[in-house]
Amino acid sequence: MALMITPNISVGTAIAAILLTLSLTRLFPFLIRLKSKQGKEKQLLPLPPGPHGLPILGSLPFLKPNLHQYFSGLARTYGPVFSIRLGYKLFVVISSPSAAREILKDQDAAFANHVIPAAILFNYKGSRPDLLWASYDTHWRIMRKIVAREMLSPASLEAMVPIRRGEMRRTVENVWAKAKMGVTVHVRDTAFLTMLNMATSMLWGERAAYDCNEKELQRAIKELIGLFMAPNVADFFPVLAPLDPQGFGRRVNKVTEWIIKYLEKIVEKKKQKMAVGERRRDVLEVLLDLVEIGNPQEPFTMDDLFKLIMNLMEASTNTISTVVEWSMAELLSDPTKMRIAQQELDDVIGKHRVVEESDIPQLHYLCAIVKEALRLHPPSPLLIPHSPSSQCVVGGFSVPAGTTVLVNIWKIQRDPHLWGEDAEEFKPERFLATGKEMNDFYLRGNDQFCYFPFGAGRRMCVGFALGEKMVIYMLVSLLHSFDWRLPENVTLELREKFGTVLVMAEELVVAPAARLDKPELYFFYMPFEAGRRACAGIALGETMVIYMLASLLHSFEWRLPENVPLELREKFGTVLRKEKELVAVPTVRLDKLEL
Ligand code: HEM
Repeated sequence: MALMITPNISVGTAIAAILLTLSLTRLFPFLIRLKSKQGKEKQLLPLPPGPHGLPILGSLPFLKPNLHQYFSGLARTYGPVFSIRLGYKLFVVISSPSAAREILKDQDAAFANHVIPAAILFNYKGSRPDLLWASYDTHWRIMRKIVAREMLSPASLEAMVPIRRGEMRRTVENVWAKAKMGVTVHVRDTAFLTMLNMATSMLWGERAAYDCNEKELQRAIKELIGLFMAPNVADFFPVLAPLDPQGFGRRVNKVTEWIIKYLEKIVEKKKQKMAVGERRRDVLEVLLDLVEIGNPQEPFTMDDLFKLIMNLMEASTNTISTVVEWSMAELLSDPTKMRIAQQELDDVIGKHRVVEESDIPQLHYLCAIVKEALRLHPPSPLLIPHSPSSQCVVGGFSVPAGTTVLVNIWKIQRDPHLWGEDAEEFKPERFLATGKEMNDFYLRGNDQFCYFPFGAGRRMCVGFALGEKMVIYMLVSLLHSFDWRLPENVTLELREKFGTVLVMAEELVVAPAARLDKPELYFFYMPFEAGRRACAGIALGETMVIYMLASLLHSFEWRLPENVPLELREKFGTVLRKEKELVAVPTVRLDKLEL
């Protein structure tokens, strides 16, 4: 998740839109009134230092595309708490652990509001914001509690292991098919679709692919998230927001409508099943029950339900896929680290079985790789923008109510004073150095505010346990099952591109080669397949197998012929058979001959 300022803003477009709209509005008197109000607040304590910028536009024309790096440069000039005016909005950027602690721990409640992008705000029109953008209030608490309890509690996550396993095995199988055909794999996209299908399966028990073209849903989610970040003049001149001068609000509306239509079909199907008593206690059922109950203390409507589901799909897919991609890219750039990682997999798991989530605690080096990727390439380098609900003091400076506060974790997590001279290097070993349980370092780092890729405090990522686990699970599954190399004549570039999440500027495309001994390790347990293309004869097939087996076991005792050892070896083919046909000797076991 990230910020909705405009890194790629075209200055010409911005200025043209601003001037055009300025002439249409009564902006100037408003600016003057606001300025004198903020002037009074400033008298108490100085604002943090920062660049002066131009009248009206502030520093907007000077922004650089990689905003996190640009702000890191400004922090070197103006210090770890600096202010910058972008259009008519005041931003304060935090770049030190002590200032981050003031915001996310000491004054956590005051800073617990997120700033809603204008394109999202445009669509609320009286409805309540979703979990991601809600102010720190009762509604936010209710939504967060529902998610934490129904989907992300340790018990729920444990119960959904088979769902995630099935999805991961399906991805491995798809990659295997590509390996056999010599086709390359887009790592970010592959991880995105895996997570999307995991999310929908956890939410309502079905893969996204069964109810629509999963790629269409992926496109819609990506577009929606991209619009949070689009260079929207209305974010810097809030007075323009109701006009939606660049149409971003209307585009958000269109994509949201498309996703809600898709979700409505899912809900309809689910309601029909629930009506005939077919229940599986998945998240959607629980949410529908909450809507039905209509608890006045904890109101939860269909609108809240759709927004919550969208939040969870948006928040999980983009972040996780990005970290999987960065981790893989860092390993490809250093063959020694790749060898150590795969050796750990062979030592802990071997090549005779597949990786399970339960193996993760034994995979110390691989966990360290993911933690290091999250340190160097946090998906939300500036967190989601926070905003104080009242005038606050940070680092001895005044931060007026309503200021947009960005915490530059990208800079903090690369600070040589905290991480040593090699802070810019990808060195997973630093997360093993403590010699304690691997999670200790994370917790310590979080407490000292030198490492917090999931944020901290009340608005800390609600899905961090699932997020971290899924990145590791996807990475280890891909590294255990395949060797990876770059396609011929492709050089690896580790350049970053700031956006809704911090992605690789060049998408990572790699060629896989199977590395496990047995082909059957590339299939997953779903003997009849699921969804629309499921075997049409599931019921008959299963019943006949049971009927035949039961009849044979009921009527006869069975033994192997003399001197014939039993061998359970498999033979791969159109059907996975026993390599040697089973030949057994029956003995009658029923009393009456006529039976
Ligand atoms: C590697 C994976 C992930 C990373 C790095 C990550 C990071 C973050 C960050 C930095 C924030 C904002 C914190 C702040 O405002 O200070 C956040 C918020 C959030 N994340 Fe995650 N996230 C990840 C995965 C997930 C997953 C898997 C889910 C859900 C299934 C999720 C759901 C959310 C939600 C709902 C919020 C908003 C919480 C609120 O405002 O109260 N995230 N995440």
